[in-house]
Amino acid sequence: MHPSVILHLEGVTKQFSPAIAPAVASINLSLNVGEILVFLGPSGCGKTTLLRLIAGFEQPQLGTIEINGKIVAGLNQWIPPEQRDVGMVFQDYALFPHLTVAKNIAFGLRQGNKKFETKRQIASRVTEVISLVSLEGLENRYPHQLSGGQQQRVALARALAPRPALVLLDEPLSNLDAQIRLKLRQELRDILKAAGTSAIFVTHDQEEAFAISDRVAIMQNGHIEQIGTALEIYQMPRSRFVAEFVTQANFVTAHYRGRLWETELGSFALPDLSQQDIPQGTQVELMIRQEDLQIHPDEQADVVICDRIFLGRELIYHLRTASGQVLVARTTSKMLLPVGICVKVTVEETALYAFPIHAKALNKQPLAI
Ligand SMILES: Nc1ncnc2c1ncn2[C@@H]1O[C@H](COP(=O)(O)OP(=O)(O)OP(=O)(O)O)[C@@H](O)[C@H]1O
Repeated sequence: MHPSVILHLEGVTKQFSPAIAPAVASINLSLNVGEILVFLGPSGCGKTTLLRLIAGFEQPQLGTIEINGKIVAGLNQWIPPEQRDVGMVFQDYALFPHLTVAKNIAFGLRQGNKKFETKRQIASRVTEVISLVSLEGLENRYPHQLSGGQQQRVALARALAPRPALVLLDEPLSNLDAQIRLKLRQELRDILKAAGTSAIFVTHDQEEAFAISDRVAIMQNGHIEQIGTALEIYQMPRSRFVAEFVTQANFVTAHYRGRLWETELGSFALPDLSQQDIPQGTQVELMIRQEDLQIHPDEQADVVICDRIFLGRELIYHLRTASGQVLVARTTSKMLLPVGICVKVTVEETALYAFPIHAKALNKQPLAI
């Protein structure tokens, strides 16, 4: 394992029952020191199982897990959770109700942790992490005397206190109100970065994943579909699943005729594909992001605005094409058009991605861009 790698997984597989597909299948993954990686995917894709395998709450049938240079799970090798040098933060905070904030945070430091042997060292570390998570003045409160956001910061402080090699966070913000959730996700990233901690964060919320991560692993059916920075994934989704899940993009069928791709929105040249020898009549699906669809009122056009949703800063338009397909366009709120009018829809060729139409090929690189 390279010294800059804190966690390495190779071929990690977990199957709960022979009758059902593995919850996690052949996962290969490396996490760098100080990096925040987010597991993002729909319900049931295996995010929590993968996190629990790393924590040591589940045992893989196949593969190895290495943390900080030590194999913690593998063939005939097993290190229990409490000896893995890993901190956990759960969705429901899991604080001890009968202990104060300071005692909750100090709890892990009393477990014979060799990094903090004296009472003074423990007290000083508790003060340090309380300040890191901005909970000064609340040291002597009990969990029920705190807000949800404050409780989650205590849980984070408790996980960080022993200076673990790795912190694992399982949907830590999902019990919080939308506004606190927004605020705390930024704070959480700042705190993890200030502590220099390597972390894995599980969520099914795409915006949260993007905001908090250095890299995101998009999961589906126990596999990692794509791993990369939020920008890489958004700009270059590797499969139709990633494109749909991450960008909620539109897909329009296109046929190759002459040197153009014909769609019901018009014909496009797709310069990136012009070098390839593509048979006439080839059918693909073109991905068009919601923000890349431009609309202009045009009485002659055959696309109709069938719905409009005002979101404050932006507008969402639902557009019905001549074939009956509904496309979604996102514009600034200045582009205010009434429902029921006809619009011409345009899109820059450089904003188009071509995806092969057959499911088998969907995991391949998109053909264009
Ligand atoms: N202890 C278990 N026994 C049997 N099947 C399980 C067990 N734990 C999880 N599974 C199954 O494994 C699959 C992955 O579950 P997992 O909880 O990891 O998904 P997830 O992506 O975290 O979902 P969610 O976002 O809903 O929490 C699911 O099909 C789930 O039903």
